[in-house]
Amino acid sequence: MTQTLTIRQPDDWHIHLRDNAIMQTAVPATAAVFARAIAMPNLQPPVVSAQEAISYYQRIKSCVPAGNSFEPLMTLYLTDHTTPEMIVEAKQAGVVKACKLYPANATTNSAHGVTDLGLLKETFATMEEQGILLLVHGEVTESHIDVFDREKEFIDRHMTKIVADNPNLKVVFEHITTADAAEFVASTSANVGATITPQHLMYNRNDLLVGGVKPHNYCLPVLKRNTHQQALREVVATGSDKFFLGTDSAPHLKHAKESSCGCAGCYSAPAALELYAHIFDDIGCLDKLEGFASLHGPKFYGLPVNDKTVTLVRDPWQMPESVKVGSDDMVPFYAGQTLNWQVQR
Ligand SMILES: NC(=O)N[C@@H](CC(=O)O)C(=O)O
Ligand SMILES: [Zn+2]
Ligand SMILES: [Zn+2]
Repeated sequence: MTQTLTIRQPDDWHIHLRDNAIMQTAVPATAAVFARAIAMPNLQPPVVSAQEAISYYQRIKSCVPAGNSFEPLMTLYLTDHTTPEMIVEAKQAGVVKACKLYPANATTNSAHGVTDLGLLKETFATMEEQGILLLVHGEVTESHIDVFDREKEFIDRHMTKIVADNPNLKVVFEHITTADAAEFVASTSANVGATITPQHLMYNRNDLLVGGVKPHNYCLPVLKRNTHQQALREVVATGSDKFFLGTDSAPHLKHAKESSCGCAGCYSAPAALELYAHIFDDIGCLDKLEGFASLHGPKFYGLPVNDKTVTLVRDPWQMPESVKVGSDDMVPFYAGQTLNWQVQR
């Protein structure tokens, strides 16, 4: 049995670092292990311009512990009003790597999201020219579409068209949850990749709904049936470089999760790499962890891989039940449960 595993330092290609008090907790948690992270723009109000992205970049940087060289990679939140000029400005800002497409009202803080993809034709063309990636929350939002079918429906109705209409645009299908999405990405051009979260590899909808509702396993896109979970586990085990690490760590205060209308999002940052190591070990593909966590993402984004390494040790430990945020608490993903791997710190 492997006892230690040294890999190149990983990056997190999809994370919510939030703002204010939560940011002060979330940024050090990620910076402790990851070199870079794609910071999602769904603040209130969202990060829609280069200027706002630069300002958010500086707020994140101010939370990075001294001596740590963690770099947030910034994203703009696409709205119906994102113009080609705004994309050029974002490129010139230097810190912006991608734009995030939230279909209006698909998820947390997405009320300003895009209502009609046709409005963004020129904007996508400019992103393609400027080498700004398109990151997609791929779910339709129509109320008559079943929540478990929203990702597949998005592929059929929108993703296929986005990819066909913009063949040179790099597109990341974020936090994929279905066999359909895994197949779509695997069988589409090299310009289409995907991130996969720990929760969608580890769990299926039984872990959300059987034996009482588990609010801390509730995220969007919602956990699917076990055949979909299995398909995601199989796709990471292939070692395909189209799939890479994106935790979608999405912190919410405990009272907002444990509520009659609980927020979507799993706060996995306190043990993100350990969670993936635990899962890859369970699947029997620890040899594929470095590619997934540290190599495929930089390759897809056209960025260098990190110079440093991190070492994981097989040494079981228990995830704390809660994390303090000022006078509030957050419940981390996998709270109170045992993880088999630890990062040597
Ligand atoms: N994944 C989630 O369940 N929540 C995310 C939003 C998102 O990534 O869709 C959040 O910002 O809370
Ligand atoms: Zn999302
Ligand atoms: Zn997210």
